[in-house]
Amino acid sequence: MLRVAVPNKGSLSEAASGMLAEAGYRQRRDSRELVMVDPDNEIEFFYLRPRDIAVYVGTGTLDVGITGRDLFLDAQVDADELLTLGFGGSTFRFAGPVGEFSDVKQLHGRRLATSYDGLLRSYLSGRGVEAKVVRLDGAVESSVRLGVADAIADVVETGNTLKAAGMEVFGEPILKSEAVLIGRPGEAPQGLDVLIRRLRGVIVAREYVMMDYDVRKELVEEAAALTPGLESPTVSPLRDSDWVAVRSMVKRNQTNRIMDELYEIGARAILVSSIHACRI
Ligand SMILES: Nc1ncnc2c1ncn2[C@@H]1O[C@H](COP(=O)(O)OP(=O)(O)OP(=O)(O)O)[C@@H](O)[C@H]1O
Ligand SMILES: O=P(O)(O)OC[C@H]1O[C@H](OP(=O)(O)OP(=O)(O)O)[C@H](O)[C@@H]1O
Ligand SMILES: [Mg+2]
Repeated sequence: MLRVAVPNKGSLSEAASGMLAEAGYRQRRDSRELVMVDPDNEIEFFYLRPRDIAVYVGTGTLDVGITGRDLFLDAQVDADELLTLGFGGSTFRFAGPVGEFSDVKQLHGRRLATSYDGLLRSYLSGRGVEAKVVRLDGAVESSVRLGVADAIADVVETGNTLKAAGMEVFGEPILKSEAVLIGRPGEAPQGLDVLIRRLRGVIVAREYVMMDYDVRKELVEEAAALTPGLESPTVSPLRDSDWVAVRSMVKRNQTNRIMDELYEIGARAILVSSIHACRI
């Protein structure tokens, strides 16, 4: 059985389980369940804290796991990113009281609070900045006001938490993070190829739509250039031999622009439908 670690709580938990369910795997119904066996798919899911998942995978206790890139890099374990999953996006950044800092170099000799001390230390040492790192478990934004730090390095999504604490980001982003599938380097465990293919199928089904339209035969090259698809669009004959039907996958966020452009060149009966599932 393939042994997979899944976040049990926090920002990544629901989306991770949702993605696995969409990929056809059995997922727990009760958030207190710790293990879930899916015998039909020969896979076993272990619900763990996302911060700990890197440790279980890094030591080889579990085969693969879903966690945040920031948490994975912070743990500094021997594992690789196998797949980016397209949810749980955030940026890891420096922040300080409004107007006080503008550059990372100003952090020299200062106190920095964070929940990601591994990530922060390696970033600072890579830039030759010597600062005192104060490791906190959460609510890091309060540390400056309460006097244990001069600035922070933390996860920023909307920026609302920082604003409420009277702080602003400064310097370049330290890291762009999202949910990732991690695994051990070396030979892939049995069943991992199927898991990755299924997850890719979910990602593509979410990211793309299917577009159908009719176009005059002489315009098919021009139209196909707008909808090249993943490999090549399907072109089928119509009863009226002057026209053809074209079918192609299109990025969901470009749907309306492409429909407008197709219409402009003379395509008609442009239909868009969702992709329920796929294998690419
Ligand atoms: N708004 C957000 N707040 C916190 N983490 C986020 C956010 N958006 C995405 N993430 C990602 O979620 C992961 C943090 O997981 P974690 O379990 O710590 O979630 P959490 O929401 O902070 O839960 P908790 O604070 O209860 O432990 C990181 O990879 C982080 O980048
Ligand atoms: O930019 P925003 O959208 O405001 O989100 C970022 C905030 O969310 C997270 O906190 P979380 O709710 O996980 O609490 P914690 O600090 O106790 O982990 C993170 O640590 C930031 O504080
Ligand atoms: Mg948190």
